[in-house]
Amino acid sequence: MANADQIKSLIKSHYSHDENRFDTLVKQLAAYEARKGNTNLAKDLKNIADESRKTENNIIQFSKSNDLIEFKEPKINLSDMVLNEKLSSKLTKIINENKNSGKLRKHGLKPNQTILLAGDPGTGKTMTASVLAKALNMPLGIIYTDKLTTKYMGETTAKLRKVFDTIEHMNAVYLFDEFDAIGGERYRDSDVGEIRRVLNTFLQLVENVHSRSLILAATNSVTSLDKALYRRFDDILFYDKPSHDEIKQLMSKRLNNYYPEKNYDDFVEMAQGLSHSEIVTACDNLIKDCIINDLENISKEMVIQSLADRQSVYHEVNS
Ligand SMILES: Nc1ncnc2c1ncn2[C@@H]1O[C@H](COP(=O)(O)OP(=O)(O)OP(=O)(O)O)[C@@H](O)[C@H]1O
Repeated sequence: MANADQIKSLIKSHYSHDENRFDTLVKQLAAYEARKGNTNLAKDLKNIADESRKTENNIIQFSKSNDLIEFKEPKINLSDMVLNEKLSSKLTKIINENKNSGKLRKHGLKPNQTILLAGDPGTGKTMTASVLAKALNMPLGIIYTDKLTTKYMGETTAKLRKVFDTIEHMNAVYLFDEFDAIGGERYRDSDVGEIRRVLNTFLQLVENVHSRSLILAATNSVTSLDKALYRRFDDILFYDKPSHDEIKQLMSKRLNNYYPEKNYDDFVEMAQGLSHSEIVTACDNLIKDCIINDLENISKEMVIQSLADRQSVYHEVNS
């Protein structure tokens, strides 16, 4: 049978939620029992581990979306994003910390798991959630925060508790989209009444999560958030519209071989003020034109026209 040290290590890895370590220990135990001639026990241990891994993979593949959380399979890599140096290194750090959560927990530390994502629409907040989920091999669960809120007393907090129950029991990266719906300061004293209680419930629940799940909250305006929120998150990531250099990177990544001239300097001014999403849309529109009209490639004039179109849409929407 397993010796005292093996049992203690297993228990420790269970309580520190270090599933990789737990998995390794079970395998070591099976090998140990096999060496001692307990082949049946060794086989049983191996089967249990294999079955559990299968179940975990199934959970990832088939995590059932419900009316509160929409589960998605994350498909985006960090290298797919165009990010400034600061954001890129912060994301790398979050990924590394969470990959090494077991190591950190052994030293009484925990990885940064609650992150506020703040910035203009279309600058990569949802994409970030997907990147983190993929890098950490977890499903992505999106919570549309405005859908949580109802006018009935107690109903929103009850829904929130349900969401956090899932967060606790199923490891995933959870994104509270449009977080202002419960975190916004403007609701503080308003008739929406319950919102304050909802926010307090959120703050309590978020502090009591012990799973490996990451909790992200996205907002378009960090200044509209209740100040109590800032210190409750482990980190805040700020998303800006793309810089000159990022505009060029975005366009070159997207247009790639469709634009053989490959010089994007002349477009920087024209794309200024547009979000990443709008620039990507301008590029995608060009590629679609190219495909539909059987064009060999995209001309400079076409790029200028497409960016001008996006600028006029942007001004229409924001005027
Ligand atoms: N940093 C980025 N790098 C590359 N592409 C980006 C980036 N940000 C946004 N995009 C493009 O824009 C699309 C929309 O981005 P995303 O949904 O992540 O924005 P968001 O910040 O979550 O917006 P919203 O606040 O409106 O929800 C992405 O699918 C991608 O095509």
